[in-house]
Amino acid sequence: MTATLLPTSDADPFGPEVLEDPLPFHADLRDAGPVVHLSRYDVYAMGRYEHVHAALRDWQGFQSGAGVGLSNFRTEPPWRPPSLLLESDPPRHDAPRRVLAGILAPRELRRLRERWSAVADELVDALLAAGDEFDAVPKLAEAFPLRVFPDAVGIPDEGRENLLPYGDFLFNAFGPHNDLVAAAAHRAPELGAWVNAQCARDVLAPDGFGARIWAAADRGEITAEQAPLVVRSLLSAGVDTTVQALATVLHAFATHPEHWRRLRAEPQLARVAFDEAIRWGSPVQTFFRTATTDVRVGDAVIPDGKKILMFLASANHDPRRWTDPEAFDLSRDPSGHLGFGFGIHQCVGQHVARLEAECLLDALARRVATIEIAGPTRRHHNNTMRAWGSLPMRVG
Ligand code: HEM
Ligand SMILES: O=C(O)c1ccc(-n2ccnc2)cc1
Repeated sequence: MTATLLPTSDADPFGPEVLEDPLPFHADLRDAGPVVHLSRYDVYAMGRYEHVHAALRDWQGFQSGAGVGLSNFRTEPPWRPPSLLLESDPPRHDAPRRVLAGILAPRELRRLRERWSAVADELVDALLAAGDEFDAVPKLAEAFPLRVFPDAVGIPDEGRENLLPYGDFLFNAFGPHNDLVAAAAHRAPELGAWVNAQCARDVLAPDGFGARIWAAADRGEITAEQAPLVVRSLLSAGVDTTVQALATVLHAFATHPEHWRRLRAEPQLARVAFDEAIRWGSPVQTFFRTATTDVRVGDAVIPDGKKILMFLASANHDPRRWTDPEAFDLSRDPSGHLGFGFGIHQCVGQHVARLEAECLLDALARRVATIEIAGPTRRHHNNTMRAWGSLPMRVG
């Protein structure tokens, strides 16, 4: 069998053209083969559902412990102590994961539903009282998570405005050191110091997620040294992701009026609509892995130590897996989408995200008959997130 040359591309998936509209690049990537060598960064890209899914499953062959960004922790010091969940392999990954999965389990979140629903109602009432046109990014997608999540973690009020810039920097830092990273690098030390300070036991409210992480340390499920890092994971992961997921689902409904009408008639559709929006928009677009041996994919071989760039968003639009993938379709069954990852690192916060989405969509659907885009929308570029900067919206 002749060894087929690995397809190669000098495209820049972190450049402004692809960040503005990644879909053409994703289509070219899927068409080129199971794996494409991106010469600009010397990494191996996967865009098809079958291979991204297989790589996410195979945590031994495709490790997270050398970092899930472009930087390879085997050769470069990480900019902050690695995450005990996202940037760890078993066995180090296991106990922190078990602890956080327990604290963020659906049954544990039930106690928050009533409060989060009341906050969503209050937020939407106040917004509609001010008029029927607004920018949904600051007024809904950002405002709601910032109203409910920091309180749920139990951090003090002071400095919460640091959460979004910290998350934006963090998600940019998974990519190359391009202009997006350079523009915010000067703030990283102060943002990192503030986030770390919120993880200390004595600043956390007694009944929040943070205190429950420290209680797990008291029970010996994790060590006292690990506890602050697990709290840091919540503060790193818990805001920007849901902000952009909510913006994505609001944009989906504002551009599909027939689906908004259907949601109002069948409110229980909010849950599946959120997952379909995550598949359709994939707010978290990519993550890296590192090959732990010479690993074979299709008839290509990825050399040990090389970085693999998994395009979750491309896999979520792969016509080999999805019918009419570019359609936002409430009748589709979106289960199996890779927008929350898959396997041992699959998003442990997905139930938090779903509860936020249900509360906000429910509050809005009960009050407005129509939502539509009321002006030019603007993307916010980030190396990892597909984000909205502005969504002018009119409700009726
Ligand atoms: C809709 C919003 C969200 C999306 C699209 C999302 C997406 C993802 C993805 C794709 C992964 C897999 C990473 C990998 O395989 O390397 C992941 C992991 C993770 N997510 Fe999320 N996430 C969201 C919200 C959240 C929230 C709200 C939290 C915390 C409350 C959170 C906490 C985590 C953590 C801690 C991990 C690492 C899990 C592990 O490594 O075991 N995420 N998320
Ligand atoms: O442990 C951390 O620092 C960390 C963990 C998870 C994420 N993440 C990404 C998507 N959903 C969550 C980000 C940071």
